[in-house]
Amino acid sequence: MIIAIDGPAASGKGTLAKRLADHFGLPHLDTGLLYRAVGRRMLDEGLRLEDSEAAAAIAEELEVVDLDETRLRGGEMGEAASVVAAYPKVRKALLDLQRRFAHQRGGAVLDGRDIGTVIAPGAEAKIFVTATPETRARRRHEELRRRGADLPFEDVLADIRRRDARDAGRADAPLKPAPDAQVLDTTALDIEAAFQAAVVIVQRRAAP
Ligand SMILES: Nc1ncnc2c1ncn2[C@@H]1O[C@H](COP(=O)(O)OP(=O)(O)OP(=O)(O)O)[C@@H](O)[C@H]1O
Ligand SMILES: Nc1ccn([C@@H]2O[C@H](COP(=O)(O)O)[C@@H](O)[C@H]2O)c(=O)n1
Repeated sequence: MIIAIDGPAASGKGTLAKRLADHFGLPHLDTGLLYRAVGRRMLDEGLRLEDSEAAAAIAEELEVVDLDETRLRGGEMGEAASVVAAYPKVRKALLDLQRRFAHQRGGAVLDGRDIGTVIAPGAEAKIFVTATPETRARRRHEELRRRGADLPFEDVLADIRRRDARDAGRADAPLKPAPDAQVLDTTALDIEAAFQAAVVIVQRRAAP
């Protein structure tokens, strides 16, 4: 079974995807880490993020084992990721890797922006997770504060709005719900309630 989880920045995709993967005994891929890894290498190597050819060359070499999550989290990497993610050659270079992951062990949970629309259009279950920008910013702000990064709330909100606009506005694989995705708005749901709602969606979709 393939479960596709999409949604805007800090909507809780990763949290839900991990819990669903544990629950259903499936491997999980946070596809945002792939774009973050490309952005990270561009910055590490002193390359300009506008250099789409260099970004594509880095994407072509990337493997799932290269994804060291601790070095890829954080606002700067999210911003760099969303710049390189708009380049069609970067997306093309990462397509097969994601599809292989989805199918290699008979199924998986993938979370990102284009899983239900492009990477796994035939996924058995598709959930588009969302919440208001203010709610997402409040959760991310609290997460950053716990990790010792005390940014102003307004900066976190601005980052989320900027990334959402870029992700939804690009021509190639824009952020949007697949026509057959179930939208899950978690604005008024805590993590447990969102997880329970997601399990019900998957069970209904996978065994109608
Ligand atoms: N339903 C919820 N209620 C309260 N907090 C939540 C909920 N879902 C997720 N969170 C918290 O919100 C923050 C963002 O969640 P998460 O990292 O899963 O989002 P994401 O969509 O994967 O983010 P990104 O787009 O940056 O990859 C985390 O601190 C998480 O614990
Ligand atoms: N399937 C995906 C996943 C991510 N992106 C881009 O990467 C950025 C970072 O993603 P996070 O989920 O880690 O926040 C994101 O803003 C997108 O630009 C993507 O395009 N497609």
